[in-house]
Amino acid sequence: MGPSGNETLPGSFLSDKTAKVFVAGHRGLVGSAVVRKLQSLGFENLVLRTHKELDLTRQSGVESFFNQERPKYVILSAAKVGGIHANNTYPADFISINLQIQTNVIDAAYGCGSVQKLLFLGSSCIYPKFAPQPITEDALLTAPLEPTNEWYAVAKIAGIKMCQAYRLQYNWDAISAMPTNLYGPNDNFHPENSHVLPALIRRFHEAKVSNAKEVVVWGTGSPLREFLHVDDLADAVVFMMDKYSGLSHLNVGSGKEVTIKELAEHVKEVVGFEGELVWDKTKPDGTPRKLMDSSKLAGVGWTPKISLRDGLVETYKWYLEHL
Ligand SMILES: NC(=O)C1=CN([C@@H]2O[C@H](COP(=O)(O)OP(=O)(O)OC[C@H]3O[C@@H](n4cnc5c(N)ncnc54)[C@H](OP(=O)(O)O)[C@@H]3O)[C@@H](O)[C@H]2O)C=CC1
Ligand SMILES: C[C@H]1O[C@H](OP(=O)(O)OP(=O)(O)OC[C@H]2O[C@@H](n3cnc4c(=O)[nH]c(N)nc43)[C@H](O)[C@@H]2O)[C@@H](O)[C@@H](O)C1=O
Repeated sequence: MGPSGNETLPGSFLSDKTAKVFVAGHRGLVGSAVVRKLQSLGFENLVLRTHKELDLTRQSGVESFFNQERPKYVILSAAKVGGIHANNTYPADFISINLQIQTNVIDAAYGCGSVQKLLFLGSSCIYPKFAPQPITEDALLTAPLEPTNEWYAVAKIAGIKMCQAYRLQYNWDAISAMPTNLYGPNDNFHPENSHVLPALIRRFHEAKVSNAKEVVVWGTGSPLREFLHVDDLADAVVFMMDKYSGLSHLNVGSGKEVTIKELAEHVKEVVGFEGELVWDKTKPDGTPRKLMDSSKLAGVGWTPKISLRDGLVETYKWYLEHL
């Protein structure tokens, strides 16, 4: 079967280490982990551009870049990303910037004629707010989305559909990975706009240093989240580039979930803060639960390795070294 089929292919990416690979968004959480992984495997021809060097929302610049560089592989990890507050506060940015980046990159990558395979990164927020758990890939577009991130989710769903459409119409090998909530080195530690795990590392650390008596955590603490270390995700991305070539997007999760209260207790302990937690219930909880079923990817042969405990310890260490 060719690229329009729903099947796996024998590896070819991993035996093509001199090929040109464009990692879009290489300074972000995911992009930097993918670059580390590729470099550790001996890939020697990575094409990288900062946001300043190449604004991916500008169509003509993106087309010129692809026509000039002519990469063979593309990993699309550039996006407008943020936590629940950022998603809820800047809906226009989240839908517009993401639609522009992914449309420009996918279209120019196909159009330049050199790209053999592209991987698009979506997110578990594409699924309905009350999807049956654990969430399988076919839950997509079966019910309404979570309102705090529906604008971002709609853009990500369009990205999945665009990869599928190019596969169906042009027989072009575009695949999509849907990671769960990620964390690790090079995360965004902004006090309001980041995701919960880096936000709490920073807040507990600052509270410890200032001898504060309490730390405020958002919401009720009851939502469940599944966390995956970004190095595991980078491993899955490379695995999919090598082994997966199907129409369906694939979930990438750890299979383990914790409540936000449990997460806050873990972070508190790892950081060494000894005060109290205070819950700000005026802040949204978001989706009550979003545990993904990643058995499709497991069936192709990939499993995660890093526990939340080890990942938290390592990420706090990284934070201290890069304050
Ligand atoms: N973080 C998470 O928990 C999860 C992330 N994902 C997905 O993984 C992907 C990467 O996310 P993550 O690494 O966390 O995000 P980051 O914000 O850490 O990194 C995004 C990268 O994209 C770049 N970028 C943004 N806008 C533009 C632009 N207009 N032109 C060029 N570059 C741009 C950023 O550069 P600059 O900073 O200079 O703007 C940055 O390097 C996204 O598709 C996201 O949806 C999926 C699930 C969970
Ligand atoms: C990856 C995913 O990330 C986003 O969805 P989310 O999972 O809801 O992301 P979050 O990490 O911001 O919050 C998780 C939970 O944690 C609680 N929470 C407590 N205290 C803080 C806190 O201090 N900061 C944040 N951000 N959340 C906090 C918060 O109230 C919520 O209940 C999407 O918008 C979208 O971007 C997406 O795809």
